[in-house]
Amino acid sequence: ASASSSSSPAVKTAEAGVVVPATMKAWAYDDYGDASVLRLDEAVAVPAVGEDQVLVRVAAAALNPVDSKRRAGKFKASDSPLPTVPGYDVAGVVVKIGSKVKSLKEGDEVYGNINEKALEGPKQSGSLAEYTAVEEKLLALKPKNLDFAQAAGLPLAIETAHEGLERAGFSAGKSILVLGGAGGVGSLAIQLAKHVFGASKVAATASTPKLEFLKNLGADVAIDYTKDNFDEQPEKYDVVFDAVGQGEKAVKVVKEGGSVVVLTGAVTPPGFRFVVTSDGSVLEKLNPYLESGKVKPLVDPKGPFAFSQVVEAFSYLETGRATGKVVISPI
Ligand SMILES: NC(=O)C1=CN([C@@H]2O[C@H](COP(=O)(O)OP(=O)(O)OC[C@H]3O[C@@H](n4cnc5c(N)ncnc54)[C@H](OP(=O)(O)O)[C@@H]3O)[C@@H](O)[C@H]2O)C=CC1
Ligand SMILES: CC[C@H]1OC(C)=C(O)C1=O
Repeated sequence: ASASSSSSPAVKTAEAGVVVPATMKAWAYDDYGDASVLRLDEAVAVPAVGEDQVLVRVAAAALNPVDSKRRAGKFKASDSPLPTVPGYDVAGVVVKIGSKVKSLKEGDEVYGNINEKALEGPKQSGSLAEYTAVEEKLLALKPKNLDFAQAAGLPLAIETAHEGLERAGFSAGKSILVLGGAGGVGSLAIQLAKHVFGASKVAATASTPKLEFLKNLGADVAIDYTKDNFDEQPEKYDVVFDAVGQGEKAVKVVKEGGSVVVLTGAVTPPGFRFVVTSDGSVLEKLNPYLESGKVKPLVDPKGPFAFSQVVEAFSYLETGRATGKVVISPI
């Protein structure tokens, strides 16, 4: 994808590189609420670039449940001011760099999760826009074998999967049960556990139509939660990774001394919950697995959704049935 599109007035001039416009197209909301509060604004101010930030011409963005929860006002106490341009995940091209940027340069193709702490002051101007400003440390160079849509679907979900496995002390030879294996985070947790951390056994839950999908990701056992209750089976696991909100049941199937990592919902000891931290160095560490194809991005086949279809894309994500990631591309 080029650094500019027909909709973007950014133009390349010989002496000045890419000329960045003062305003851009972006999705925004002025009040908290459901997807109906979203509006496509034709003239939002292009965000200023801090000294440690780069300006990215957005080629693709991905949706996360945290976008919906934030828009519903669940985190308003620690949110940035309204109006909000939502979006955490971005893939695109660097068009401007701050004075203290060390390694990125204009023209670099990058991807990342633009909010270092997902719930603490997420950026007012997010990635569902033609441009977004991001700290260099939150970005990595996009794997060359992935297109922008595939790359945009990775950052927050793969950083969550990786951080959850690390915090759970997961390591080679251990067994894991992933609750919610077909979702954005779960589908990457299965792959990282199996192909990066060296799991001895990966089990995962999903509904009937998605069991083969789990196996193709690397799951040794696919549990159909519409027919079997994972917490009524004798098997115990070193780690249970809950991406559904079943922490109270999860603790029933963890081995003595094992870990239960919970992404959402109530936490029952020994379970623990964390909130993902964005970190470009994690993406850089995982890039070789993405470039080799050992770990694959999963874009929900209902997408990618056009930039004009963001409301429809959120409505689909909010059904709780997405397989892999809901991606918006091109932007
Ligand atoms: N704490 C943190 O830092 C983070 C928390 N989260 C939270 O984790 C949760 C998952 O996020 P994400 O993966 O992006 O969500 P998704 O919207 O991608 O999850 C959708 C998937 O969930 C599966 N699913 C729904 N219900 C069940 C169930 N009862 N058992 C098994 N699978 C089920 C669906 O499969 P099927 O159609 O087969 O039911 C579907 O494929 C969300 O609540 C999110 O807010 C996410 C990232 C970071
Ligand atoms: C309380 C966890 C919260 O943080 C993120 C990023 C989500 O998706 C959540 O539900």
